[in-house]
Amino acid sequence: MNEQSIASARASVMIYDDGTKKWIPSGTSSGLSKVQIYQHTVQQTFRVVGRKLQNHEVVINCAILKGLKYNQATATFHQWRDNKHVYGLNFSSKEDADLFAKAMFHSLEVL
Ligand SMILES: CC(=O)N[C@@H](Cc1ccccc1Cl)C(=O)N1CCC[C@]12C=C[C@@H]1CC[C@@H](C(=O)N3CC[C@@H]4C=C[C@H]5[C@H](C)C[C@@H](C(=O)O)N5C(=O)[C@H]43)N1C2=O
Repeated sequence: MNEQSIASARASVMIYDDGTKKWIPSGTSSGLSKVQIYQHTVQQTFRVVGRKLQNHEVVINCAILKGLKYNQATATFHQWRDNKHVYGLNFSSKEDADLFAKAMFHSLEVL
């Protein structure tokens, strides 16, 4: 396993629906997920992986690409875009949000 987790936080993973202009839960139901940032030790790449606490469904698996703009919209709601989606993480606590953001900004520094 050449990927190591550099952050783990509790958040509900949301996707923005451009059509309805609403945030909808990613995956088959709403609820908290364990959201981790994995660092690939050899390739020096990073990705966000989130699994539902309840059934381990993978609800996010997206690369952190150089230049990603990570927006801390509120103390517990952070968001970013890729060419397909807008992702939102609704953290269960400010501590989780801060921990995750710290690791995200670290990843963006080393990329
Ligand atoms: C240039 C650009 O892309 N800019 C993006 C943001 C961005 C900036 C820089 C880099 C990347 C990105 Cl991604 C943007 O502005 N985007 C991305 C799509 C949507 C949005 C556009 C308009 C609305 C207006 C309001 C706000 C919104 O959505 N907010 C505010 C906080 C608030 C917190 C929680 C969630 C809650 C889970 C449910 C719901 C609730 O509170 O009911 N809700 C919200 O309402 C949440 N918007 C956005 O974020």
